[in-house]
Amino acid sequence: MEAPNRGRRTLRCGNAVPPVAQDGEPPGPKARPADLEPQQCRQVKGCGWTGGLDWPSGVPVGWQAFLGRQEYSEQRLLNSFGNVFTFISRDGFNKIQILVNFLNGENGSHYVTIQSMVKYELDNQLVDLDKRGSHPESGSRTLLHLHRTLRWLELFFERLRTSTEDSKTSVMCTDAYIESLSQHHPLGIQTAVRNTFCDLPGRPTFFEVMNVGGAEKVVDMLGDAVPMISKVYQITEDLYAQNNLLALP
Ligand SMILES: CCCCCCCC/C=C\CCCCCCCC(=O)N[C@@H](COP(=O)(O)O)[C@H](O)/C=C/CCCCCCCCCCCCC
Repeated sequence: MEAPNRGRRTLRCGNAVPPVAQDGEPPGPKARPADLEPQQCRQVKGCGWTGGLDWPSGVPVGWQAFLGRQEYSEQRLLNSFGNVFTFISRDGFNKIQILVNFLNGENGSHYVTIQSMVKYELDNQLVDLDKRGSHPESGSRTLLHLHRTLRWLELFFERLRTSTEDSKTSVMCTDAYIESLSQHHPLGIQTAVRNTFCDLPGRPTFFEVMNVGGAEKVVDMLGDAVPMISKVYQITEDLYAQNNLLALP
């Protein structure tokens, strides 16, 4: 279960970055198209997010589709929105890398599914449950952060799917953030993240960067993706709730 919504507010871009212009296009560098290849879109749609939770071959691939592979930094979708997104994508990379390292490590067989990972780490006291201690980067804790981000993504995509031409991506993104992930972030991070969202391009450019096709195709793609994201989110949420892992430090 998510924490109760604390102070849902309308977007106020901070002073640190210029405000989004009237037409929805922020000042500064334009996003480049074609950062999310059709193949990657298929991965996002079908990246194992079907309930099987074979996450090493699914979830990290899905996240990589958004983030681009680390070695090709110029291809990162987020970076196409400007360098200010680097601090967000870096954290995403680091967390995916932690999971991939577990999978490739000597105990990798325990990390093949989310369920087996949670069981293995709990059975072997490999998770810091109450306060940060000797396992600050357990698989369970790392995945929890990506899981919370998935909720943001679900909310953002649903807003994007039902948006109109004059909707602002920065507002949709921020509202989704306030409703989900922000509740787990300290104030300093919240401010930085919200300021960063002000740099997002307007809806037309954003759709172009997604490289799915016209607006209708984007809406179709999102219509397929959102239920899959919801399903994976719910399965993970239930597993973590059953094991009292939703508030890991
Ligand atoms: C085609 C559609 C475009 C949308 C694609 C968006 C894909 C988003 C992909 C990756 C996001 C990066 C994942 C970030 C994970 C954040 C986990 C987290 O909460 N980490 C915090 C705790 O870390 P520890 O240090 O304690 O281990 C950390 O403090 C937070 C850092 C800042 C992260 C802010 C996350 C904001 C999430 C939304 C990113 C979306 C970017 C907007 C693009 C439209």
